Amino acid sequence: MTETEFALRTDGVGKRYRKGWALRDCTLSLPSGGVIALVGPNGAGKTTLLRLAVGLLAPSTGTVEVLGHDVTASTSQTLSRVGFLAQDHPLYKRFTVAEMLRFGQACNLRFDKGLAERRLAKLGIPLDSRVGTLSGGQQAQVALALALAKRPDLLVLDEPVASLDPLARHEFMQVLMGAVAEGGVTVLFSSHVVHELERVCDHLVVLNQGRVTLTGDIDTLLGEHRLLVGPRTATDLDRAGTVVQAVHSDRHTTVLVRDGALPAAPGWQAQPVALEDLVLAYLRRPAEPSVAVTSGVAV
Ligand SMILES: Nc1ncnc2c1ncn2[C@@H]1O[C@H](COP(=O)(O)OP(=O)(O)OP(=O)(O)O)[C@@H](O)[C@H]1O
Repeated sequence: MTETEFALRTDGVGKRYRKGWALRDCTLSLPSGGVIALVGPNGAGKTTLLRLAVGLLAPSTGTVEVLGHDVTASTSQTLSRVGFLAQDHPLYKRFTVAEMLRFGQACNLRFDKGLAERRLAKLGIPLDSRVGTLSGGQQAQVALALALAKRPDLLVLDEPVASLDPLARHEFMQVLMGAVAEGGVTVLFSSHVVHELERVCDHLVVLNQGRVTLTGDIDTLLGEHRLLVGPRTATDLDRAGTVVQAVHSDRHTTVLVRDGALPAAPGWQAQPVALEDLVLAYLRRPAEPSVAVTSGVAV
């Protein structure tokens, strides 16, 4: 891949606030042209990473490249190609939707007001409504229409659906995926919601306690990981590759492995792993690098 085929690259990135490190040793290469999910629990460092990606924060260590350019040295021209939707969709509540669109147009060189108007008309959101009188789901849609009207090459969204009910969440993701399908925009979004990721994402980053514990193309990651199920007493897991997680019941052991072959002992079966289970297994692991990767049998 050439430089510009990566929407975002980070190399050894760390961010230290006064209280301590929010992000440590973060090295990522995220490809252009798809949907990337950034997943992690509260306080994992997701917002910090996204704010570094859009140039709102400077790294304490390492480098951040967005659309092939070092973000700390980026010109307004590069940053105008990046859209950012912060948590809670900040909008001026007293403005009408039309006024919000005029404001967006005044602030952005490449703003396509007609595109935003068409999107909102499709969703039945009146332009003369005051933003504060709209439902949470409608406000999220207005914020998304504004962000998309900027016609960004990279759109970064910080937990865009966290405050929405399941229906509004579904509608929001549908509009977002529609925009991706129309082409040209790479989407990077953070989320706590893991069960819908497989349907909407191409690439995954799992962040835990400020460290990247898993990253890659989702189909590749699912192909590399397997669940091995066998008798509880078995100890012969030498061929099992990297053990991500082992769960024991009275009679059985279930082991999630990466790049592992079936143990030679009788009674073992391999099963595919669902994306949600894969993510949860990585979130349950300690994030310290010294214990993050264990080869052989986990106890
Ligand atoms: N401006 C700040 N000043 C000091 N500490 C901060 C600041 N912003 C974040 N932190 C700390 O950095 C760590 C990571 O926070 P961050 O908001 O990036 O995590 P997050 O994964 O987005 O969390 P959440 O899901 O709760 O939004 C937390 O311990 C947080 O308290």
